[in-house]
Amino acid sequence: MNQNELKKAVGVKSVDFIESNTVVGLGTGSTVYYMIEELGKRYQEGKIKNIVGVATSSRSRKQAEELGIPMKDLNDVDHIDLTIDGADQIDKNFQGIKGGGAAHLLEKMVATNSHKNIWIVDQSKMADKLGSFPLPLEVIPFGCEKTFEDLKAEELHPKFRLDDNGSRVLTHNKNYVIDLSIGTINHPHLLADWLDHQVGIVAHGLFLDLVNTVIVGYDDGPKVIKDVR
Ligand SMILES: O=C[C@H](O)[C@H](O)[C@H](O)COP(=O)(O)O
Repeated sequence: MNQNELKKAVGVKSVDFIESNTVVGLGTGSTVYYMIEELGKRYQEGKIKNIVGVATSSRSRKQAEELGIPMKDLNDVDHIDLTIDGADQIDKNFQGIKGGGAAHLLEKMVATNSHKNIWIVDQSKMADKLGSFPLPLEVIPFGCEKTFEDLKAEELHPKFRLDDNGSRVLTHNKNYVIDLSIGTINHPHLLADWLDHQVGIVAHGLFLDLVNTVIVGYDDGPKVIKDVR
């Protein structure tokens, strides 16, 4: 199977975990695309009824709305039952890096407001330790050069993320993305704690102690790793 087929297989499989009469967080990315597509199909067929979606990006919201899935903002729901999202890297303790698509701030807000979180990934995302995937940050433009210099001084190898035209990528909230090429992250909690305390950084892509179930796409089919926490 090629990578897209693996992504599709886990996306479709994950919809088995969505029950009728629930509020569902919809992640962002090329793997989640297949999940939303399948959810829309089952919703239209009446196999899953009475759900409300909460999106983590305008892309996911648009896709879900086009499929007729009722959507609400995070502010307008009192809880989220389950969020299904992709990830950029997952280590052996089921800690993750997210934000390859610059959606990590909204994704983290939706994930932390969810009773349960499922991540769907193809096999290439699984690693012993985090870090070979650069760690995304969302930084506010005000004073961002100072933030950048601070990160450089800490030897975190920051780089502003640029689009195809060479302009700085803007997030949903019109902030910049800085990617850190740190190499192996031996102490993700210590790093997350330090990043959480830097004033100009709105969010980082370390998603620690958040996921409950991981679905990994292998050539012989999706493997569900349940209740990891
Ligand atoms: O900002 C984007 C998100 O964190 C995505 O969930 C992550 O990048 C995985 O995306 P994909 O499934 O496209 O690899």
